[in-house]
Amino acid sequence: MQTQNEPPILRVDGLTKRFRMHHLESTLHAFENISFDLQAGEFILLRGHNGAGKSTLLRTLWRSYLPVSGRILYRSRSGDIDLARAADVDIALLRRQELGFVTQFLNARPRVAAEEIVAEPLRLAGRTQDEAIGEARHWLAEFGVRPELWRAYPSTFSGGEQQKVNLARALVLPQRLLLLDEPTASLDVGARRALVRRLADLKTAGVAMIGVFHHPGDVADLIDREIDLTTRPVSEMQESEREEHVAV
Ligand SMILES: Nc1ncnc2c1ncn2[C@@H]1O[C@H](COP(=O)(O)OP(=O)(O)OP(=O)(O)O)[C@@H](O)[C@H]1O
Repeated sequence: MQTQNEPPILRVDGLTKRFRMHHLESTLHAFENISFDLQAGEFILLRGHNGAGKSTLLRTLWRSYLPVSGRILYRSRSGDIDLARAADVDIALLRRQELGFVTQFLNARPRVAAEEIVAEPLRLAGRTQDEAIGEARHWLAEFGVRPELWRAYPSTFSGGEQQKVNLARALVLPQRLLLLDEPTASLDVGARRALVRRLADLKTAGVAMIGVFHHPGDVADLIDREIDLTTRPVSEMQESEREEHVAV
């Protein structure tokens, strides 16, 4: 991890997200007034009960959602940018070159082979087709995708196999900031270990990470800090909710 004297790669300041439920004429508070810094090479674990706003926070940082208020100052290679207000074209460029979002859901184009899906970011980064396919196969093997599947279309893959292709694509290049939304959900033990090894290497290389984990124990050695999005005091929760909160 780099020294705390360096400016953070991400500064979240007073971030608030609410959803307007038009059909109910009501507003749902996802999270209120969140502030934190994230340094290069730092790993933050997000915690909180179901519905606390963990996925919504990650999607807001990724700019799938716009916040009601607050700033998301990201220190990009070409200068500071507020991800909450940046133009869509700048967000698209950052997503290609600096930001990564890892989920359990595959977001692949139909009729594109698994190895092509993983090779694409490498080609965009300047590798030749042969180099990109070679590296893509290496990562597919690392995450446990069988060679028979490398040239097949992932739309017919099992849920876990699709997720492995997703992980390989998302982690094939060291982005500067990784958002991780339950990346281990539905992975077998071997793939979970491969993922943790890759995250450890990326962290050593200075990649900043923030995420939610189904099994936080998997990444216990990587965690620098935890942020708990639970807004209500535990004493106000129902008994079942309280147990779940404590167990998360
Ligand atoms: N697009 C949306 N429209 C309306 N409400 C939403 C939307 N997305 C999320 N919410 C609501 O925001 C709240 C936070 O949801 P979120 O998925 O961020 O929780 P979470 O902490 O990730 O929960 P879990 O641990 O169950 O995955 C929930 O009450 C959810 O119903």
